[in-house]
Amino acid sequence: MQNAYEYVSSAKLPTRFGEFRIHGFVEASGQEHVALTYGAWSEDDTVSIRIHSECLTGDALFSTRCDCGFQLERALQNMVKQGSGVLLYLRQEGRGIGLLNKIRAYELQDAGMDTVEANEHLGFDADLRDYSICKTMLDTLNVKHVELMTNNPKKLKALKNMGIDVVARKPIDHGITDDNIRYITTKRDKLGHAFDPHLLKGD
Ligand SMILES: Nc1nc2c(ncn2[C@@H]2O[C@H](COP(=O)(O)OP(=O)(O)OP(=O)(O)O)[C@@H](O)[C@H]2O)c(=O)[nH]1
Ligand SMILES: [Zn+2]
Repeated sequence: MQNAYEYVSSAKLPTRFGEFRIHGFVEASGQEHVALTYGAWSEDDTVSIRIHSECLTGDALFSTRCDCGFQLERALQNMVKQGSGVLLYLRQEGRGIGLLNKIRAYELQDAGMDTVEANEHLGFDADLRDYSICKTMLDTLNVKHVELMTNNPKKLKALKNMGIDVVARKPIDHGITDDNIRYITTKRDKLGHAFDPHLLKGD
């Protein structure tokens, strides 16, 4: 059977933080994803990784409604500081509902709903993401053992279920602001995310 996900090509990617490499992958559906790598490792090493879902508003447009942009920046900085690491950048905007539905959800949040209620009001589950492409990406990049930068228990579970050895979780609590404190506490209370309680002072 043909693999549903394929590696396409790699190139240098100099950034504000250091020189990474970018690797392109495509799903049978045509959906494109990228991985960024920094440094080198062998199959037995534990590699520090971040699985990051696309957030155009936070990652590219400087939004402080969520913590995405802050986390993305911190993850890349951590990799450079540690000398190696992998970012899997997955094109599943808005936890899988897409950009324009996320904006619809934001409008409902402006009227008082929380992030989960807004998704459900639009007829979506709170989180529609699928992490199965991560296996192809990590196999291609020769990564078998990982330390995962996340607060999201679903990502840890998904990696373990696909046979990746998750050696540790590294919390990524960067970017909590007055603009996103409600979003963060909803992630903790309704989606089970782990946050260091002393960081949630606005609670
Ligand atoms: N539907 C919806 N999606 C949102 C909202 N705010 C942010 N997002 C999306 O949530 C996703 C956040 O993904 P990640 O950065 O991978 O992080 P996470 O699942 O919060 O978990 P961490 O690994 O702990 O950061 C992105 O796809 C954002 O576009 C919102 O209010 N509604
Ligand atoms: Zn975001």
